[in-house]
Amino acid sequence: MSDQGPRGPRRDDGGRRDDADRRDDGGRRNAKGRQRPERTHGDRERSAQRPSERNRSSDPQRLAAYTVLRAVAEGAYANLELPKVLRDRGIRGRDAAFTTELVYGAVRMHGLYDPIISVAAGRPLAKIDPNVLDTLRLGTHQLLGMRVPTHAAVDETVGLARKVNGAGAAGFVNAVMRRVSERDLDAWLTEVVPSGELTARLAVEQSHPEWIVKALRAALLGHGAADADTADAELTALVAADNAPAKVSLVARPGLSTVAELVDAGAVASPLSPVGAVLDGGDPGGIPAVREGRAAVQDEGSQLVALALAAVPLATERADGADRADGADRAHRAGATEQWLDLCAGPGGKAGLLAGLALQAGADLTANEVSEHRADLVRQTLRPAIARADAAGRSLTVRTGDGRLVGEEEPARYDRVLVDAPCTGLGALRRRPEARWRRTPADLADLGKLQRELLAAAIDATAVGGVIAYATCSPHLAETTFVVGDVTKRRSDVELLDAREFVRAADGAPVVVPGPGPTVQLWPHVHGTDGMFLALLRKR
Ligand SMILES: C[S@@+](CC[C@H](N)C(=O)[O-])C[C@H]1O[C@@H](n2cnc3c(N)ncnc32)[C@H](O)[C@@H]1O
Repeated sequence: MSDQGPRGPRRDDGGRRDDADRRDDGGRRNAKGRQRPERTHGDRERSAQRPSERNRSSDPQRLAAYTVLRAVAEGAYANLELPKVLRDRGIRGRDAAFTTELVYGAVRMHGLYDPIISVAAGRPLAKIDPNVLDTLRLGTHQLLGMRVPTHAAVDETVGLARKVNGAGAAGFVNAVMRRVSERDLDAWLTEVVPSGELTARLAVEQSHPEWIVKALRAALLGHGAADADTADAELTALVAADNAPAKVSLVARPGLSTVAELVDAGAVASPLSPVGAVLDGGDPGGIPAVREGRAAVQDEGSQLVALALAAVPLATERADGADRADGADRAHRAGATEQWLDLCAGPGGKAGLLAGLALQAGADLTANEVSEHRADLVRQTLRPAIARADAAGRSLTVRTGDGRLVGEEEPARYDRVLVDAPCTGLGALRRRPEARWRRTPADLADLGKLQRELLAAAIDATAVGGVIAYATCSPHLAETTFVVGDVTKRRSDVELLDAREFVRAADGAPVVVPGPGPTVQLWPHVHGTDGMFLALLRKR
């Protein structure tokens, strides 16, 4: 079951429902004026009842989806709330996939569905009760974004409204759903998408706040992934990719699992990451290595970031002033165990991979996280690796602390430092359906200050010859190149490395990244990964 939005890649039926799906229109003509087919016996039986009486109950999946939508409206995260509700109500398998599609589609696409609902209701959105609006969003997604037959979408939505919004609201929902069902998606797009600037059009058609569409356009240009001629096409593809479901990528944590084990369990080896595999459907929790924490669900872009940090040779300044980068001979701490630091580790995805890589390299890893709760999640993630490190006499520690203090408290202590900075997450919108509606441009100012402080502290905590990786799951220029540029221009003890050299695919070849470097920006529409940014810096 797909949870992609209406303008994602076409479905096998060309994204349109067939006439059989439209048979409950009372014999009226459709939006294009064509006569609808004969009604069936079942349709006539339904028509004998008053619409709001037809379905008094609601199926568990739609009710669960509505419950999650209301929780999201109260501030919950869909990706955390949905699994809880599914588990509590025993919804599994195809039913769980259907519920997921309902929730993700309705949350993600309401920037398009709301204007449609408003036209169909003949009133401004502000005049529709938010609870009823959520019911209508679910129904509209079934009509315009899924292949749910029209009569089922309408009847079940009315049934849901009767149960959760009351009998009066059910009549209103019935009327609005019928109006929505009178046109197909293309006709509705013609009605509600404004003419004019592409960014304004995409904002409605692809359901993004316009400031985000504009920021993504600037990011494509700023990272060299588009020029004036290609920007429109790249931007259109990028925002469409935000509405497509992310595939389930797995990581085989080094020393604990292997890609071969994941392939044996039904996944396909990732062409992009040497420790990655991709699951085509199914529940990753059913794979023993995942259940046991030896493997995990992790975007391949995140894997590439951790792998790149581990791959850079450390450098030794020679007496003649020239750098030597062979990784084997570090005069500043000859013979000492390499010290690695994950400065912002919660909930532990990259730390899980770094821990395996550190063990392989004979290094110690410290995972730092400011939030106590998230530090606990890191501990859970690292449990199998900690047992392995103990057995190998290596140190693998998780601690709670403000990363901004690490430069003062532990100057020049570490050889490799990851700053996976808190960010807007604009590169991972496909995974967090509500994120686009919660973020505001004001977040950038607060995050920008924190990002600069964390990067500066990381540089201070790094030994000469050591490496710092600065990463975000956002391509926004204010969180990526501007941060790195601002911090590096103020100091002479750090230089930018060409990160493209160290971002290598499963076959060992550099991943093709659009743009001139030296930083790397991955893109959902180009690489199929989250929009991860990576800068690698060397301490001098
Ligand atoms: C992008 S997330 C890190 C994701 C993580 N590396 C992973 O792969 O699972 C950023 C993290 O930074 C943490 N954070 C925020 N401010 C911090 C600070 N001052 N010091 C350390 N961590 C901080 C957040 O709590 C959050 O867990």
